[in-house]
Amino acid sequence: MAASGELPVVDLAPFFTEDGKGCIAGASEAVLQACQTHGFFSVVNHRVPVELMARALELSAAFFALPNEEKAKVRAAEGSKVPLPGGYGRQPAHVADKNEYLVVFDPKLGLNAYPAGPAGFRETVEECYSKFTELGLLIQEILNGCMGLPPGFLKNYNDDRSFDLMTVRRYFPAAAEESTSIGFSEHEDASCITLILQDDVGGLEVLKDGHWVPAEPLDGSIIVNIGDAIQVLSNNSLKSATHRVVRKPAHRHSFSFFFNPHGDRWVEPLPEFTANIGEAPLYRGFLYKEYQQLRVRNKTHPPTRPEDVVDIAHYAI
Ligand SMILES: O=C(O)CCC(=O)C(=O)O
Ligand SMILES: [Fe+2]
Repeated sequence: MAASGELPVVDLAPFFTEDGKGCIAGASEAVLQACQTHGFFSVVNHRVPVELMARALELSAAFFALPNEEKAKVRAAEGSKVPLPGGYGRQPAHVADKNEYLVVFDPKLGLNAYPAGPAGFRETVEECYSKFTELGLLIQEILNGCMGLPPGFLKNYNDDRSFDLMTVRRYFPAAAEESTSIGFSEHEDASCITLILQDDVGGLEVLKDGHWVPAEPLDGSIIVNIGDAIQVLSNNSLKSATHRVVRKPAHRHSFSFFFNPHGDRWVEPLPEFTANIGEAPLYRGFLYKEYQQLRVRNKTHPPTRPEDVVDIAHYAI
C-alpha cells in the first residue's frame, strides 16, 4: 500500500485481472487497514477512465462559470422518492460553507435537471454516475470480504440504488480579508461509501488523531471514504471519517458520489460485530431514510446551537 501524503493509496488492479487472485488478499488487507485507521483512502486503477474524469471536471467548471441566473434555472421536479431537491443550489450567504452545487440522482429515475450547456455536460455527468456506481459496487464487495461477512451479504442488503446521489460542486476562492476559509464544514457522511473526484486545487482534509490531514490531489485517483452506515453496521470497527474542505485562492471543483442504503433499510450493528463476539451494540437501529431526513433538516433548518446538529451520535447507546 502506497501513501499520498499521509493517506493510504490502494491499487485496485488485482480485482480486474484474471491472475490477480493472489494480490486480492493484499489489496483487501490494505482497504481494511485504511478503513480502521483513517476511514479515508485513495484508489488507483479503478476503471473509471481518466479521460472521463478530466472531461467531467472541465465541463463542471464551464457549467459553474455560467451566469447565476442561468444556473438558478436548473431546478428538478421534486419527486416523492428522492430525499432532497435535485438541481442547482447555493449555500445562503449566512452559512459558513462557501460552495454551490448540482445534485443528481440515478438517471433512470428521470428526476434530474440539467442546464442547456455546456455541450456534453449531461452525458458526461451520467457516464460518471454509472462508472461511480460500478466502483461503489466493487468497493462494497471488497468491504464485505474484509468485514468477514458471508459472501454477498452487503450486496443483498444494499441491493437498491435509488437512494444514491451525486453532487457536483464548486468552492469559491478564499479571499485574504475573510475571517474563515471554510468551504465545507467538518462532518461525516451518512452513506455506506462516498467516492470523491477532485481537481488539483486541494483543500480536502481528514481528521486523524486530532490533526487535519490533507487528502492531496493525486493524478487519476479517486478518494473513498467510509460513511456512517458502514460504521454502524460494523459497530465502529470501520470509521466514518470526519472531513472538511478548506478553500484555496482558486475555485475548486469536485464530484461526490454517495453510495447509500435504500431508505427502508434497517441499519444496526451486525451480529458479526456484536453478539457473535460478545460485544455490546454501540448504536440502536434506525431506518436509513429517517436518519437521512434528519441530516437534510440540518441543512434546510440549521439549528442555532451547534450541539443540536444531528449526526450519527443521535443513535449511539
Ligand atoms: O468536495 C469535496 O471534496 C468533499 C465534499 C463532501 O465532503 C461531501 O459532499 O460530503
Ligand atoms: Fe463529505
